[in-house]
Amino acid sequence: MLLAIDCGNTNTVFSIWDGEKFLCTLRTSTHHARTADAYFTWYSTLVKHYGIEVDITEVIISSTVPRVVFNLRVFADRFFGCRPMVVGKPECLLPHNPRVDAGTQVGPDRLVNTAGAFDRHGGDLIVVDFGTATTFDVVDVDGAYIGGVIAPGVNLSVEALHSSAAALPHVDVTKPEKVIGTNTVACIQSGVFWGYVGLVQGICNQIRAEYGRDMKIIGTGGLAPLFAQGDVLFDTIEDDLTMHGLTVIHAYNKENNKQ
Ligand SMILES: Nc1ncnc2c1ncn2[C@@H]1O[C@H](COP(=O)(O)OP(=O)(O)O)[C@@H](O)[C@H]1O
Ligand SMILES: CC(C)(COP(=O)(O)O)[C@@H](O)C(=O)NCCC(=O)O
Ligand SMILES: [K+]
Repeated sequence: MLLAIDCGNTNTVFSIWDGEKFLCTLRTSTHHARTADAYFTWYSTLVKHYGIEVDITEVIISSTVPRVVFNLRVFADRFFGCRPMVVGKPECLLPHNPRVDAGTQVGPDRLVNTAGAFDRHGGDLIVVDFGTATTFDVVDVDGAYIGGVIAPGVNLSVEALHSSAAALPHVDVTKPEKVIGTNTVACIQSGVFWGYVGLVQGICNQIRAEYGRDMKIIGTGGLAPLFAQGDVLFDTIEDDLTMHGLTVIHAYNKENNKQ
Protein backbone atom coordinates (compact mmCIF):
# COMPACT_ATOMS: atom_id res chain seq x y z
CA MET A 1 0.00 0.00 0.00
CA LEU A 2 1.08 3.55 -0.75
CA LEU A 3 1.08 6.43 1.72
CA ALA A 4 1.04 9.76 -0.17
CA ILE A 5 1.91 12.82 1.95
CA ASP A 6 1.14 16.38 0.84
CA CYS A 7 2.64 18.82 3.29
CA GLY A 8 1.57 22.43 2.70
CA ASN A 9 2.50 25.49 4.74
CA THR A 10 -0.78 25.17 6.69
CA ASN A 11 -1.95 21.54 6.50
CA THR A 12 -0.36 18.13 6.12
CA VAL A 13 -2.54 15.53 4.41
CA PHE A 14 -1.88 11.76 4.33
CA SER A 15 -3.76 9.59 1.85
CA ILE A 16 -3.59 5.82 1.71
CA TRP A 17 -3.91 3.79 -1.48
CA ASP A 18 -4.24 0.07 -2.09
CA GLY A 19 -3.04 -0.01 -5.73
CA GLU A 20 -5.48 2.32 -7.55
CA LYS A 21 -8.02 2.05 -4.76
CA PHE A 22 -8.23 5.09 -2.46
CA LEU A 23 -8.68 4.09 1.20
CA CYS A 24 -8.66 7.22 3.34
CA THR A 25 -7.39 10.74 3.99
CA LEU A 26 -5.96 12.01 7.29
CA ARG A 27 -5.30 15.70 7.94
CA THR A 28 -3.24 17.55 10.53
CA SER A 29 -1.68 20.99 10.80
CA THR A 30 1.90 21.41 9.57
CA HIS A 31 4.58 21.75 12.27
CA HIS A 32 8.20 21.33 11.40
CA ALA A 33 9.01 20.20 14.94
CA ARG A 34 6.57 17.23 14.90
CA THR A 35 8.63 14.07 15.44
CA ALA A 36 8.40 10.73 13.66
CA ASP A 37 6.90 9.20 16.81
CA ALA A 38 4.28 11.95 17.02
CA TYR A 39 3.28 11.35 13.38
CA PHE A 40 2.89 7.66 14.12
CA THR A 41 0.77 8.21 17.25
CA TRP A 42 -1.60 10.47 15.30
CA TYR A 43 -1.63 8.23 12.22
CA SER A 44 -2.23 4.95 14.05
CA THR A 45 -5.00 6.42 16.23
CA LEU A 46 -6.96 7.53 13.15
CA VAL A 47 -6.36 4.36 11.16
CA LYS A 48 -7.62 2.36 14.15
CA HIS A 49 -10.63 4.67 14.47
CA TYR A 50 -11.57 4.10 10.82
CA GLY A 51 -11.03 0.34 11.23
CA ILE A 52 -8.88 0.06 8.11
CA GLU A 53 -6.41 -2.78 7.58
CA VAL A 54 -3.30 -0.92 6.51
CA ASP A 55 0.04 -2.30 5.40
CA ILE A 56 2.17 0.57 4.08
CA THR A 57 5.06 -0.54 1.88
CA GLU A 58 5.76 2.68 -0.04
CA VAL A 59 5.75 6.40 0.79
CA ILE A 60 5.84 9.49 -1.45
CA ILE A 61 6.18 13.01 -0.02
CA SER A 62 5.62 16.48 -1.45
CA SER A 63 6.46 19.27 0.98
CA THR A 64 6.45 23.04 0.57
CA VAL A 65 8.14 23.17 4.00
CA PRO A 66 11.64 21.70 3.57
CA ARG A 67 12.22 21.25 7.31
CA VAL A 68 9.42 18.69 7.81
CA VAL A 69 10.94 16.24 5.35
CA PHE A 70 13.57 14.98 7.80
CA ASN A 71 11.03 13.77 10.38
CA LEU A 72 8.76 12.32 7.67
CA ARG A 73 11.72 10.35 6.31
CA VAL A 74 12.44 8.98 9.80
CA PHE A 75 8.72 8.15 10.17
CA ALA A 76 8.70 6.18 6.89
CA ASP A 77 11.89 4.35 7.75
CA ARG A 78 11.09 3.55 11.40
CA PHE A 79 7.49 2.45 11.04
CA PHE A 80 7.22 1.11 7.48
CA GLY A 81 10.83 0.17 6.75
CA CYS A 82 10.90 2.15 3.53
CA ARG A 83 12.75 5.00 1.90
CA PRO A 84 10.28 7.60 0.67
CA MET A 85 10.29 9.27 -2.74
CA VAL A 86 10.53 13.03 -2.21
CA VAL A 87 9.17 15.20 -5.04
CA GLY A 88 11.66 17.86 -6.08
CA LYS A 89 14.73 15.75 -5.21
CA PRO A 90 16.84 14.73 -8.22
CA GLU A 91 16.23 11.01 -7.57
CA CYS A 92 12.45 11.47 -7.95
CA LEU A 93 11.69 11.63 -11.68
CA LEU A 94 8.85 13.73 -13.09
CA PRO A 95 6.76 12.71 -16.09
CA HIS A 96 7.59 16.16 -17.59
CA ASN A 97 10.41 18.44 -16.49
CA PRO A 98 9.51 22.06 -15.71
CA ARG A 99 10.63 24.78 -18.12
CA VAL A 100 11.55 27.71 -15.86
CA ASP A 101 14.55 29.98 -15.24
CA ALA A 102 17.73 28.11 -14.35
CA GLY A 103 18.15 27.70 -10.59
CA THR A 104 14.42 28.08 -9.79
CA GLN A 105 13.19 25.68 -7.12
CA VAL A 106 9.56 25.22 -8.17
CA GLY A 107 7.28 24.36 -5.22
CA PRO A 108 6.83 20.57 -5.23
CA ASP A 109 3.07 21.04 -4.76
CA ARG A 110 2.99 22.86 -8.10
CA LEU A 111 4.91 20.05 -9.85
CA VAL A 112 2.50 17.54 -8.34
CA ASN A 113 -0.59 19.57 -9.33
CA THR A 114 0.79 19.76 -12.86
CA ALA A 115 1.29 15.98 -13.08
CA GLY A 116 -2.16 15.25 -11.65
CA ALA A 117 -3.95 17.76 -13.86
CA PHE A 118 -2.17 16.68 -17.07
CA ASP A 119 -2.98 13.03 -16.35
CA ARG A 120 -6.68 13.87 -16.10
CA HIS A 121 -7.11 16.61 -18.68
CA GLY A 122 -4.13 16.69 -21.06
CA GLY A 123 -2.29 20.00 -21.61
CA ASP A 124 -3.16 23.71 -21.91
CA LEU A 125 -4.27 24.15 -18.31
CA ILE A 126 -4.26 26.66 -15.47
CA VAL A 127 -4.36 25.04 -12.02
CA VAL A 128 -5.48 27.48 -9.33
CA ASP A 129 -4.56 26.21 -5.84
CA PHE A 130 -6.11 28.05 -2.87
CA GLY A 131 -3.58 27.02 -0.23
CA THR A 132 -1.58 29.20 2.14
CA ALA A 133 -0.63 31.05 -1.02
CA THR A 134 -2.94 31.19 -4.03
CA THR A 135 -0.93 29.74 -6.90
CA PHE A 136 -1.60 29.57 -10.63
CA ASP A 137 0.33 26.78 -12.35
CA VAL A 138 0.46 26.84 -16.16
CA VAL A 139 0.63 23.39 -17.81
CA ASP A 140 1.88 23.43 -21.41
CA VAL A 141 0.45 21.31 -24.21
CA ASP A 142 3.02 18.54 -23.53
CA GLY A 143 2.39 18.44 -19.76
CA ALA A 144 5.36 20.56 -18.59
CA TYR A 145 4.99 23.18 -15.86
CA ILE A 146 6.06 26.44 -17.54
CA GLY A 147 5.54 28.91 -14.70
CA GLY A 148 2.64 30.82 -13.26
CA VAL A 149 1.65 33.24 -10.56
CA ILE A 150 1.98 33.33 -6.74
CA ALA A 151 -0.51 35.58 -4.93
CA PRO A 152 -1.12 35.97 -1.19
CA GLY A 153 -3.48 33.33 0.17
CA VAL A 154 -7.04 34.16 1.15
CA ASN A 155 -6.58 33.50 4.87
CA LEU A 156 -3.25 35.34 4.87
CA SER A 157 -4.99 38.45 3.54
CA VAL A 158 -7.65 38.21 6.24
CA GLU A 159 -4.99 37.82 8.94
CA ALA A 160 -2.94 40.71 7.55
CA LEU A 161 -5.94 43.07 7.77
CA HIS A 162 -6.69 41.99 11.32
CA SER A 163 -3.10 42.21 12.55
CA SER A 164 -2.32 45.58 10.95
CA ALA A 165 -5.57 47.50 11.46
CA ALA A 166 -6.53 47.93 15.12
CA ALA A 167 -10.29 48.20 14.54
CA LEU A 168 -10.67 45.28 12.13
CA PRO A 169 -11.71 41.93 13.59
CA HIS A 170 -10.71 38.51 12.28
CA VAL A 171 -13.51 37.25 10.02
CA ASP A 172 -14.39 33.90 8.49
CA VAL A 173 -14.28 34.00 4.73
CA THR A 174 -17.72 33.42 3.26
CA LYS A 175 -19.58 34.58 0.18
CA PRO A 176 -21.44 37.76 1.15
CA GLU A 177 -24.95 38.29 -0.21
CA LYS A 178 -24.14 41.81 -1.40
CA VAL A 179 -21.01 43.64 -2.49
CA ILE A 180 -21.83 46.75 -0.47
CA GLY A 181 -21.28 45.72 3.15
CA THR A 182 -23.39 47.53 5.77
CA ASN A 183 -21.21 46.56 8.75
CA THR A 184 -17.48 46.05 9.31
CA VAL A 185 -17.52 42.26 9.06
CA ALA A 186 -19.60 42.33 5.87
CA CYS A 187 -17.27 44.94 4.36
CA ILE A 188 -14.20 42.77 5.03
CA GLN A 189 -15.91 39.62 3.75
CA SER A 190 -16.89 41.48 0.59
CA GLY A 191 -13.36 42.79 0.05
CA VAL A 192 -11.81 39.37 0.48
CA PHE A 193 -14.39 37.32 -1.42
CA TRP A 194 -15.02 39.65 -4.38
CA GLY A 195 -11.37 40.70 -4.38
CA TYR A 196 -10.31 37.10 -4.94
CA VAL A 197 -13.00 36.49 -7.55
CA GLY A 198 -11.61 39.48 -9.46
CA LEU A 199 -8.03 38.34 -8.90
CA VAL A 200 -8.71 34.86 -10.26
CA GLN A 201 -10.68 36.13 -13.26
CA GLY A 202 -8.16 38.86 -14.06
CA ILE A 203 -5.09 36.65 -13.78
CA CYS A 204 -6.63 33.78 -15.76
CA ASN A 205 -7.66 36.19 -18.55
CA GLN A 206 -4.17 37.64 -18.71
CA ILE A 207 -2.53 34.21 -18.68
CA ARG A 208 -4.80 33.08 -21.52
CA ALA A 209 -4.01 36.21 -23.55
CA GLU A 210 -0.26 35.76 -23.03
CA TYR A 211 -0.34 31.99 -23.66
CA GLY A 212 -2.35 32.46 -26.83
CA ARG A 213 -4.39 29.25 -26.75
CA ASP A 214 -7.58 28.19 -25.06
CA MET A 215 -6.97 26.79 -21.59
CA LYS A 216 -8.98 24.80 -19.10
CA ILE A 217 -9.02 26.17 -15.52
CA ILE A 218 -8.94 23.72 -12.62
CA GLY A 219 -9.55 24.82 -9.02
CA THR A 220 -8.08 22.98 -6.03
CA GLY A 221 -6.93 23.57 -2.40
CA GLY A 222 -8.72 24.17 0.89
CA LEU A 223 -10.77 27.19 -0.13
CA ALA A 224 -11.53 26.35 -3.78
CA PRO A 225 -15.11 25.19 -3.12
CA LEU A 226 -15.97 28.59 -1.62
CA PHE A 227 -15.00 30.32 -4.83
CA ALA A 228 -16.98 27.93 -6.98
CA GLN A 229 -20.30 29.07 -5.57
CA GLY A 230 -22.31 30.49 -8.42
CA ASP A 231 -19.40 32.06 -10.32
CA VAL A 232 -17.85 30.60 -13.40
CA LEU A 233 -14.25 30.74 -12.24
CA PHE A 234 -13.25 27.13 -13.00
CA ASP A 235 -14.05 24.44 -15.52
CA THR A 236 -13.74 21.87 -12.71
CA ILE A 237 -12.92 21.71 -9.00
CA GLU A 238 -10.83 18.78 -7.82
CA ASP A 239 -10.03 18.62 -4.10
CA ASP A 240 -7.99 15.47 -4.64
CA LEU A 241 -5.78 16.87 -7.43
CA THR A 242 -2.55 17.02 -5.40
CA MET A 243 -3.09 13.48 -4.09
CA HIS A 244 -3.82 12.23 -7.58
CA GLY A 245 -0.63 13.91 -8.80
CA LEU A 246 1.37 12.12 -6.10
CA THR A 247 0.04 8.74 -7.25
CA VAL A 248 0.89 9.64 -10.88
CA ILE A 249 4.49 10.57 -9.97
CA HIS A 250 4.82 7.47 -7.80
CA ALA A 251 3.63 5.19 -10.62
CA TYR A 252 5.91 6.97 -13.11
CA ASN A 253 8.94 6.32 -10.90
CA LYS A 254 8.00 2.66 -10.37
CA GLU A 255 7.96 2.22 -14.11
CA ASN A 256 10.87 4.38 -15.21
CA ASN A 257 13.26 4.84 -12.28
CA LYS A 258 15.56 1.88 -12.06
CA GLN A 259 18.03 3.26 -9.49
N1 LIG B 1 -12.39 22.42 4.18
C1 LIG B 1 -11.98 23.68 4.42
N2 LIG B 1 -12.86 24.68 4.64
C2 LIG B 1 -12.44 25.94 4.88
N3 LIG B 1 -11.15 26.30 4.92
C3 LIG B 1 -10.26 25.35 4.71
C4 LIG B 1 -10.60 23.98 4.44
N4 LIG B 1 -9.46 23.29 4.26
C5 LIG B 1 -8.47 24.19 4.40
N5 LIG B 1 -8.95 25.41 4.67
C6 LIG B 1 -8.16 26.63 4.85
O1 LIG B 1 -7.68 26.96 3.57
C7 LIG B 1 -6.35 27.38 3.64
C8 LIG B 1 -5.53 26.55 2.72
O2 LIG B 1 -5.52 25.23 3.18
P1 LIG B 1 -4.66 24.14 2.46
O3 LIG B 1 -5.13 23.99 1.05
O4 LIG B 1 -4.67 22.91 3.31
O5 LIG B 1 -3.24 24.89 2.49
P2 LIG B 1 -1.76 24.36 2.34
O6 LIG B 1 -1.76 23.33 1.25
O7 LIG B 1 -0.99 25.59 1.97
O8 LIG B 1 -1.34 23.80 3.66
C9 LIG B 1 -5.89 27.26 5.08
O9 LIG B 1 -5.86 28.55 5.64
C10 LIG B 1 -6.96 26.39 5.73
O10 LIG B 1 -7.22 26.79 7.06
C1 LIG C 1 4.02 29.03 -3.52
C2 LIG C 1 4.03 28.06 -2.36
C3 LIG C 1 4.41 28.80 -1.09
C4 LIG C 1 2.61 27.48 -2.18
O1 LIG C 1 2.59 26.65 -1.04
P1 LIG C 1 1.26 26.25 -0.23
O2 LIG C 1 0.32 27.41 -0.32
O3 LIG C 1 0.67 25.05 -0.93
O4 LIG C 1 1.71 25.90 1.13
C5 LIG C 1 4.99 26.86 -2.64
O5 LIG C 1 4.66 26.26 -3.85
C6 LIG C 1 6.45 27.29 -2.69
O6 LIG C 1 7.07 27.47 -1.66
N1 LIG C 1 7.00 27.48 -3.92
C7 LIG C 1 8.38 27.82 -4.15
C8 LIG C 1 8.54 28.88 -5.22
C9 LIG C 1 7.92 28.53 -6.58
O7 LIG C 1 7.07 27.64 -6.69
O8 LIG C 1 8.33 29.17 -7.57
K1 LIG D 1 -1.05 23.10 -1.53
